[in-house]
Amino acid sequence: MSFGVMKEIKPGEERVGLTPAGAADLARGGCSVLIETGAGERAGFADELYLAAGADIVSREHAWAAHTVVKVKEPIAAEYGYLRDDLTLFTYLHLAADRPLTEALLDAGTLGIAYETVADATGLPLLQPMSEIAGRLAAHAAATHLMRPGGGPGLLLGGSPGVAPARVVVIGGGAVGTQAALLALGMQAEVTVLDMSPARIRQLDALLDGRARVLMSDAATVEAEIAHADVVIGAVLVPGRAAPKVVRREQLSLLRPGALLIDVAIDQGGAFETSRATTYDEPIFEVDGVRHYCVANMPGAVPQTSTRALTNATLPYVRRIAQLGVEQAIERDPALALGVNTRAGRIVHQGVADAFPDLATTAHPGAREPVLAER
Ligand SMILES: NC(=O)C1=CN([C@@H]2O[C@H](COP(=O)(O)OP(=O)(O)OC[C@H]3O[C@@H](n4cnc5c(N)ncnc54)[C@H](O)[C@@H]3O)[C@@H](O)[C@H]2O)C=CC1
Ligand SMILES: CC(=O)C(=O)O
Ligand SMILES: [Mg+2]
Repeated sequence: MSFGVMKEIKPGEERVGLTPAGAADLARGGCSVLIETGAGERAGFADELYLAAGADIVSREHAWAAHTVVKVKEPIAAEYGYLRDDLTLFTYLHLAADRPLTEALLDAGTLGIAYETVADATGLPLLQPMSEIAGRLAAHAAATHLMRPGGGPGLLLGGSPGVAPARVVVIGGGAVGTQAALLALGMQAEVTVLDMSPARIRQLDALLDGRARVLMSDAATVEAEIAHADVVIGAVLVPGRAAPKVVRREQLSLLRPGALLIDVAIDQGGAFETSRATTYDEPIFEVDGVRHYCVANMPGAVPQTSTRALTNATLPYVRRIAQLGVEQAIERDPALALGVNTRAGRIVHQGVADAFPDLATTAHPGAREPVLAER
């Protein structure tokens, strides 16, 4: 079986889908590992390291021709032409927020397995490591963009002795929200975390141990909290689905002058009504005078850290695909099965089907299996 890994071409994306250690693991198992020239360079992995691991260094086309492609980011439009019906694509997909990609995968008949919907008893094992990193980066972004050189009002996140710190409100206290809160607290900000899961509220309350306010999220509480915030971090998730909107456009007028919205949940469409995805090239835009930071691939900025964390999480699944073949791997592993979003021209994830009901019930060229609605 062959595995292809290409250089990521999404702006600001410097991670790579597999470390040399991961490549060595697959090569030892008898797989052919096809790495595009220079794919890992920006993550600190030169081609020589992959060669020493037993991989081949190949052209982009050759890497995409593998049985299974192991990527980081969802294919962007320039990559849609590589999709085909005998390809297994294992990567972040975020389809509920990406109709063009959903259509491209359906039209090509590609088996699309999304990292972010792989789910086991512990949660979302392939989303969690990048969420942890994005959460920490959200605190960095808050600190940077509250400063004048970062376009902010000129606040130091942690204040100073005798001067109040900035107020950070985190909506959604999962992997992203927890790490954002912990790092903001580490920088001595005043932090409030909101979540709507009673169980999660109790865990956060115990973890944060009085250092942050932990509140049940409802529309009135969100409105009251954002009115006093210098930074609002959107970190909600309902797995596989379009993100719930927790701040509406008319509420922007409640915010303090200079307040910053950081929408980490933008990859699922965003937690704020006014969000749209940005990249590191131009991370911030304004709506009604309020700055929005909406980088959809935040961990791409720290590729040395995040590539290792990603392969640590994905390798057991990639190895299983290598050992069993993708069909058997999906059949035997319910966690991996939950990652399957598109297959043979059909949507097979309910969250994506609900986002695009017309696509979920329409026959596509590569279709060979019953649609969800027929099951
Ligand atoms: N922009 C980027 O670079 C990155 C974005 N993400 C995204 O960040 C988002 C959050 O991911 P995780 O923290 O891993 O998810 P998670 O599942 O660990 O946490 C989400 C939390 O949101 C809560 N929640 C759901 N609906 C809510 C609502 N209406 N109000 C308040 N709380 C609500 C849940 O109870 C849960 O505790 C996802 O969309 C994920 O894809 C993750 C990594 C990188
Ligand atoms: C989770 C995700 O989309 C990312 O790490 O870029
Ligand atoms: Mg996308």
